[in-house]
Amino acid sequence: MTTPALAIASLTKSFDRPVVTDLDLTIRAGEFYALLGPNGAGKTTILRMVAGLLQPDAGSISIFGIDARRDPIAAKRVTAWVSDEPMVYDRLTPTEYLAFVAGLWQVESHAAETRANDLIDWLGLRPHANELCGGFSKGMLQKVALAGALVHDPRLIILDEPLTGLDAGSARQVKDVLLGKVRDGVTVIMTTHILEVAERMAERIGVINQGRLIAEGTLAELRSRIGRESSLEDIFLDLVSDAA
Ligand SMILES: Nc1ncnc2c1ncn2[C@@H]1O[C@H](COP(=O)(O)OP(=O)(O)OP(=O)(O)O)[C@@H](O)[C@H]1O
Repeated sequence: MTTPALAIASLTKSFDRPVVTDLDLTIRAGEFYALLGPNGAGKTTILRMVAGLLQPDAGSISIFGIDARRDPIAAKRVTAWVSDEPMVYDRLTPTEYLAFVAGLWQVESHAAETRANDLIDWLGLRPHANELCGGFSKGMLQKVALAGALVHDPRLIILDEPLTGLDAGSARQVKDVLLGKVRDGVTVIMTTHILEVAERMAERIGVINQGRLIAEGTLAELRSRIGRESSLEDIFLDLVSDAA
């Protein structure tokens, strides 16, 4: 069996109460995986632990076979993390920001420039490529942050609600970039509350409720679990209410 892109085992995290409980989750290399769940289910907490931003209480996280808790830098080198709160420097233009981030990752300058130019074009940022990010709307900042996360050519892209607040055109650009990456063999895992996005884009869907994985599979597999022809919305509400 090929090494999975992400293998989580017995992952556990509490704040003032348990938030992630004994979670096992495996994402295959090259897969597009959507993580769904009600507000407060623990999705962001899971992804922040995978991205190395939050220390788990227990459990293991392996990214392409790299133990992310033991060797976080090696894990981060192959991973992109795109938060739902984009952080981009106001006083840089997208071109400067991408060159800066590529420099942090020590990407060779010619490759960095080519990738930055591609991302700027794919995400429709060309007309603003040399304007200061400080004047950008939240949606534009989200796209710059996404470009920044992809400039080191990661093999695993982790996104928290990447489409929230984007207009239809920008959402299409982001979706096209992600689908293009998956076609190139990159693995994508993202949370979303837009069930139609999960339905259309994801190969497999995982449903988290109260810090546990309560269901997982292709849309057809999830449908067969509730035994009737249903939309993902029906399935989701059914699963979450069953588990409540
Ligand atoms: N740093 C923190 N300190 C204390 N509690 C936290 C912290 N981060 C998250 N939580 C709590 O953990 C729970 C899960 O939060 P999380 O953000 O992971 O959920 P989510 O599934 O991403 O929700 P949403 O869909 O609303 O974004 C919530 O009750 C939240 O208040």
